[in-house]
Amino acid sequence: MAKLELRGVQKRFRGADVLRGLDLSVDNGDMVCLIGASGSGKSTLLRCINLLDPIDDGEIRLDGQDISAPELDPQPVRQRIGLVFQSFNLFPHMTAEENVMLAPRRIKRQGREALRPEIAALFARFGLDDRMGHYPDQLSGGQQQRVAIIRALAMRPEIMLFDEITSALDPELVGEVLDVLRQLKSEGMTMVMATHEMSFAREVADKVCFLSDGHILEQGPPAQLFERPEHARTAAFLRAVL
Ligand SMILES: Nc1ncnc2c1ncn2[C@@H]1O[C@H](COP(=O)(O)OP(=O)(O)OP(=O)(O)O)[C@@H](O)[C@H]1O
Repeated sequence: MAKLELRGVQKRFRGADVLRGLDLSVDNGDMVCLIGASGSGKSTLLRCINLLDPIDDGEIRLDGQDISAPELDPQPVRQRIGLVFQSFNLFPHMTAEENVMLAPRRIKRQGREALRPEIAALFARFGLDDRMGHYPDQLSGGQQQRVAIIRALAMRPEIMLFDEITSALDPELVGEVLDVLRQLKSEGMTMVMATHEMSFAREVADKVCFLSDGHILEQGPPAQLFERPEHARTAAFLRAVL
């Protein structure tokens, strides 16, 4: 578990400003939900935190360490930060268990047999112990997404990032994936999630962050942002996003 701090984070793509100086703190064990229209910069922000894209200015600190420093090797830092995408990206020719084992085996050089108990415990923790030997096309979309989350957890990340992970799912499968996030929250995982699931954000998030055109328009506890009638700006923002 870890604390994440962004200060003045800027990102440009070919001269176009996509993140325009973002300040954001995510406390240890907190869940922060990023909400914004398509193109507002949610995915870019998550990719920058995960060091998939280098930032152009500002800094990103993980437990006080500046992980955005250009001289830093991103690979070991990236292992501390799990990222789950909308598309599950499981390898179709591998079972769920093999998909989950792949990164620890390759990157952490752990052996299959040594890994097995820990991986089995992860599948059991999220109610998928009877699906470990299944191939992705034998699993529902919700189950595949839960396997993708387990795959990220197998690297024992200190913080988890989620990019619209329920957007590609049939509505009846969204709940089981959100339940995994509720469980992680109760276990103290630090999380940042781009989402359109407003009721989930309202219920579970410690902080909601409204992104608009690379700016943070508002941020704060959901009770403050969603419920207070004086937040007319919030109402206008949500009307535009939803
Ligand atoms: N690799 C890239 N090269 C050039 N422009 C990019 C790149 N990635 C993102 N952008 C641009 O940055 C802006 C923000 O995109 P981003 O995907 O972060 O938004 P988003 O809020 O996640 O949107 P969505 O909800 O549609 O995923 C968009 O204008 C997009 O075209």
